[in-house]
Amino acid sequence: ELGGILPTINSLNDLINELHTAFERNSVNVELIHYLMQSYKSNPIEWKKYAKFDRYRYTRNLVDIGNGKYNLMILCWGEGHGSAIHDHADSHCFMKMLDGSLEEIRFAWPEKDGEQLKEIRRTRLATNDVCYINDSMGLHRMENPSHVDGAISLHLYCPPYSKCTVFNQNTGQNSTSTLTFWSMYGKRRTKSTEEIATPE
Ligand SMILES: O=C(O)CCSS
Ligand SMILES: [Fe+2]
Repeated sequence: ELGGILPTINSLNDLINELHTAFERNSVNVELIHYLMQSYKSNPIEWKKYAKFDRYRYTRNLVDIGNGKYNLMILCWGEGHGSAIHDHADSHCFMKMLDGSLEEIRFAWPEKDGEQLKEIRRTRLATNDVCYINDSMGLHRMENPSHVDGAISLHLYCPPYSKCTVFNQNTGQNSTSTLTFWSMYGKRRTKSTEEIATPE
């Protein structure tokens, strides 16, 4: 429900300011957060300092920790990079494409051990598209389908989390994955001091 005056978002800083305001309340208004993420129109000048690619796997670059209420981060996917099939640790996940496109492959939770995961749907996300998921809707993996272009996505997880469950598509077996940042606030973390997703 989107009652009241809706803010206009003219920059990444506007988005962050409006997110801080939106999260001052205790409950998460999913429609409002979705509206704010949708309203921001990607401008590379505003996010290029977070756009750091690794040759071998997608990078997670922290932008803002929302007074502890959420993690906002920019993910950079090289050609053909993809994530594991994963859940969202009982949190909300909002994702917006900033550049290039990603394929979202959604799966149902396995019903019993040893069962192959069933693919529910595939969605191609184009620049500025927003996608929302939480554990009640299923699992997913993201993949950059291009073999020539990178892709960049903006993710908001609330509440923030540093571990999630990853799944093997064929066996349905799962394990815990610890999520780290390749950079924080535009600065590269040296290997030894790599922080986990939510500073304790
Ligand atoms: O946070 C991650 O690394 C998963 C990206 S797809 S929501
Ligand atoms: Fe995800």
